Amino acid sequence: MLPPPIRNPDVKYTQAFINNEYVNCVSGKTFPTINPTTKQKIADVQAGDKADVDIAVEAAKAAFKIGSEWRRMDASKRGVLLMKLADLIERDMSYIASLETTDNGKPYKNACGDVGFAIAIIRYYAGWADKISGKTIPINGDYFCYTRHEPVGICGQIVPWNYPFQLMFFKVAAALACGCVCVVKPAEQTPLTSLYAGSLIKEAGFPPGVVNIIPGDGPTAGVAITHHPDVNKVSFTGSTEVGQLIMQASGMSNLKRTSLELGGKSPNIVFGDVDLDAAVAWSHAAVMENMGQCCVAGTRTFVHESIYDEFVKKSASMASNRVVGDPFDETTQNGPQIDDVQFGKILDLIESGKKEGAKVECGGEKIGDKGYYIQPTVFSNVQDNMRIAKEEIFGPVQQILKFSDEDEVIERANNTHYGLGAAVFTNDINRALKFASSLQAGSVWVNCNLAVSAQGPFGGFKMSGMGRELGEYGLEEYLEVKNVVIKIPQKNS
Ligand SMILES: NC(=O)c1ccc[n+]([C@@H]2O[C@H](COP(=O)([O-])OP(=O)(O)OC[C@H]3O[C@@H](n4cnc5c(N)ncnc54)[C@H](O)[C@@H]3O)[C@@H](O)[C@H]2O)c1
Repeated sequence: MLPPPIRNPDVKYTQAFINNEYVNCVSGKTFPTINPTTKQKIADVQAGDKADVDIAVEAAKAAFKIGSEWRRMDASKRGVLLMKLADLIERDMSYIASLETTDNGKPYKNACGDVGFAIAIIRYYAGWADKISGKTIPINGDYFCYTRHEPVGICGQIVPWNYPFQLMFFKVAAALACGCVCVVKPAEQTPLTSLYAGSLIKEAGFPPGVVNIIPGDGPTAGVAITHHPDVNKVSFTGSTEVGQLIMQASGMSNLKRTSLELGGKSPNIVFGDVDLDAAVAWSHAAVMENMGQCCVAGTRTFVHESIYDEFVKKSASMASNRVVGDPFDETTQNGPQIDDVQFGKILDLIESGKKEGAKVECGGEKIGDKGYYIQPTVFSNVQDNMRIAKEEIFGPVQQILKFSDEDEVIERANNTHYGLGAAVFTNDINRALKFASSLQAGSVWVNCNLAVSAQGPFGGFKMSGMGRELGEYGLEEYLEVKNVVIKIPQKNS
């Protein structure tokens, strides 16, 4: 049972969060955050820039100083603080989810799911805090050699707008478990739940400066983080284009470590030997969830020719029956898209699909003028060279392509510079294993989709990024490995 939503939740925090206090930004400038359901302003938020990032980095540096409260804290206590934070988030779930729905437009029940996932991730990493250890290594000679896994230091964490609260904790929970300190920049479209999280971080008992949150734009606050000479690590989720800028910034500044979780154009391959209704439903969810604003969305649906026509018919029927409307309504499955930029981009790609000869089976238009609503859309007769088959749409738009042969579809599925997710639906175990090893993607799902968990790694091949978040692999992003060698005195030497 979900906690009841709060329509029009109060906005409690709009200032930057530095040293456990909410403060105005140096310039005093603000930017509006917009409710995408109504296109109305929700609040004016402080607009962070370089000066604010500098202050936040100084706060983080002080918190990370050798001998500070945070550096001297037992690792198990870090775990206790993370557990406390998870409990506080759970206590406030309905408020946080309601604020997310207002700022982002996602259905309230999905926002609760996101908050629940953040809680699971924080609890998972809380358990790791005192289990991060190095090795002893039998090196040649009279030496004792061991490794220490040390926190990488000051972590800039740049978060997108599609899963604002949840993605903040993909990054922050792992960093804190490792003993790092954070400067978080939420997306300019959705700063409100991240800012609220600051108050809970303080209430949980994290020392000042351990987590700092600077709202603001990418080219101002974001760039200041990625170019900062004292930031040791940047972890970013967002577009591939900005991912490339972040790598450049690292090279031009201090070679800060980077982990990037970028775009995708994930293949979703359906063979004729499956439960058709189940495969249609999974494939539909893979592209329509979160209004299609999902980096691993399975947008290239490859369907075997033996079931193609029926699959298209059932998919179109499912998409036309998808309930689009007020995200606070219990029955709503899709709310609005995030903003006018994304709205325009999606409609432009839909038009390109029509012009290039794909067939609109359902949808294909915007809905009304009140919010950024787009009809769930299904295209059939999609060819690999069409823009809708190549570009990330980030909207509720499914492309259904036909295939006839296993090797052909593997080649077509891999023929993209992305490599985030891939799914295959088949009841043939040998085929499933062949696809699991042949598909070039950071996650391969068999007979399911979007199965992301706190315990398993998440990330991309090729231009979908580098590094992994979540699971034990996610810890590696926040640790340096130090090799220590001690000469062992010998009796006769
Ligand atoms: N991988 C994902 O989960 C994800 C999330 C959001 C958007 N996207 C993709 O990106 C496209 C564009 O969306 P967008 O413009 O909001 O994404 P974006 O990459 O511009 O924004 C993501 C985050 O990066 C920040 N940012 C932007 N420019 C920056 C810079 N130069 N330096 C540092 N930080 C910077 C933004 O402020 C935001 O916090 C979408 O259509 C979608 O294809 C992917």
